[in-house]
Amino acid sequence: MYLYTAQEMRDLDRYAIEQVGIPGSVLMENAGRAAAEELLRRLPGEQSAVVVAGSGNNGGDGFVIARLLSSAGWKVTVWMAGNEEKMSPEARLFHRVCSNLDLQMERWSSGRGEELSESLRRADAVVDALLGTGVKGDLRSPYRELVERINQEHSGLVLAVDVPSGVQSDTGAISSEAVRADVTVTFAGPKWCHYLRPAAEYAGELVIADIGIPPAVAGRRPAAALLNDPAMWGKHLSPRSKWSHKGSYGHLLILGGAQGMLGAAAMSEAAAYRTGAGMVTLGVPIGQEKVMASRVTEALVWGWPDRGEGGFTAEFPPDWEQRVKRFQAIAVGPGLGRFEGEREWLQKLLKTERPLVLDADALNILAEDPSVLKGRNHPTVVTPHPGEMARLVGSSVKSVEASRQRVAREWAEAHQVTVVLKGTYTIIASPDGSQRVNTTGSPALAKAGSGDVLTGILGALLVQGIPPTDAASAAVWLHGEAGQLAVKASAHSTIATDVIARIGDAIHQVH
Ligand SMILES: NC(=O)C1=CN([C@@H]2O[C@H](COP(=O)(O)OP(=O)(O)OC[C@H]3O[C@@H](n4cnc5c(N)ncnc54)[C@H](O)[C@@H]3O)[C@@H](O)[C@H]2O)[C@H](O)CC1
Ligand SMILES: [K+]
Repeated sequence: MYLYTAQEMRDLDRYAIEQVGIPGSVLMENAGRAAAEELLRRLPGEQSAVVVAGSGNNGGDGFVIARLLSSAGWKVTVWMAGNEEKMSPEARLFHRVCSNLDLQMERWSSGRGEELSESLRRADAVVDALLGTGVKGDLRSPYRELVERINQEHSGLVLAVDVPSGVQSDTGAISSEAVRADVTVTFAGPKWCHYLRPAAEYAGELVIADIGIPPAVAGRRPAAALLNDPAMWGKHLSPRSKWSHKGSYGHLLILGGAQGMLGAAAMSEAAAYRTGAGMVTLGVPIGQEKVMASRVTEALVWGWPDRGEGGFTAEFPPDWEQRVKRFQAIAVGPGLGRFEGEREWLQKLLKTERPLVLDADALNILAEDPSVLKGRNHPTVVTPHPGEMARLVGSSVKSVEASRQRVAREWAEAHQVTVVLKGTYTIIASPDGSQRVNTTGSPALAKAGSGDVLTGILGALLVQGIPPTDAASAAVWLHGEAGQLAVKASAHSTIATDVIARIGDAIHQVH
């Protein structure tokens, strides 16, 4: 399913109306009906609602909702704001219908604050149809006051039409105030703000409603971003062939597991095997070799030059050039640590003609000089959390989080890598500028070891020959799904090894 910017949605809307010939009023009727049905489902029986409608098409949807709720026996009051003169023909049409049906229509003016508040306090539900994707800039008067009154005075159910009024559709930013909704019904496809903070926290539960734009029509005006879905990459995870052997599923090299961080590499290794890698070799500083070998069961352990305290050095093993050919991908970072000569070390690694996953300290090393990626012409996937992303772009976590979508896309394009920007709703950005947003996951994953598990899953998918964007999308989805499945009584107690144990069940959901 596409994930839209406001402009992409407008383009599709216009295309559906002007080129395909679906009347705009039909789309508006369908949108309003979907939202009204959601309310009727949630609040059975005869209820009361206040519909706060702006003068754009979001308000037009509000008029449809008002009419349908009234037909269902609800007591409905519409409060209108904005410039009526500017209404689109569709919004005007449904406004007229409401007037003709003698619905209670009130026009907002600054002296009527107490009346509106009273109305909001009495209603069982409020429909926020003030502003949708057409919002531009800070909330202007009187919308700000209306939004504040909805938030302060109403204690029942708040349904936002398309987006909570006051949020910026493309960035998820809120400049002054936004409606705090319990449920948001969005039309034709989700918008970026539904997955970006702070807006996503204001939207409540998200319902995506079909408003009658056929999928084939949507496909002719595709958005640049998609919601991550197994339908895109599930084909790569088909059941294993009866005639296969371990060599059929690739050999992953994981570099990490330095002193004090052995567990990180071991978890990546376990996750990689659980995701179907044929073989995994752990490359660890030689001082760690014995203890690692006694800890893991299925993996091969390869001792790397050690500075004497279980840490990597700038050197590579003497047989590196021959041995590297055996691996189909390399994951670098889980428990890697920092060390002298690390930049040259990473630079040499980037020369290998194998797909690479860079995580954790590999990203911190890369952040010193991301230009070392120049000239690399094999797939590279970086998996930063917001802190690592901030170091990569040389800014703060706050500014990364305020523009996750743009930061991930620009960095992926500029450095020709796949960026997996982690977080609730991880973003997968490809070198070609396209993006996918993941919706599986659980707060259980907010714990040490989660990133190592993701790296192992991703490495395993790459060694099985899955192209980088699909591998990253599948890895993030499986990781989130396994995280959800791993929660037993409480997400508090779920640990990374529990997540590893559920990777198989997550894969099973895809088959
Ligand atoms: N997706 C679809 O195909 C359909 C969507 N529908 C609904 O239409 C809105 C978008 O409608 P649009 O008329 O473009 O914009 P809005 O109603 O969101 O707002 C325009 C309105 O608001 C004023 N305004 C803009 N910015 C501000 C501000 N910062 N402060 C105050 N006022 C502002 C502006 O002057 C205009 O008057 C979409 O969200 C859906 O709900 C269709 O109904 C069905 C098809
Ligand atoms: K709205």
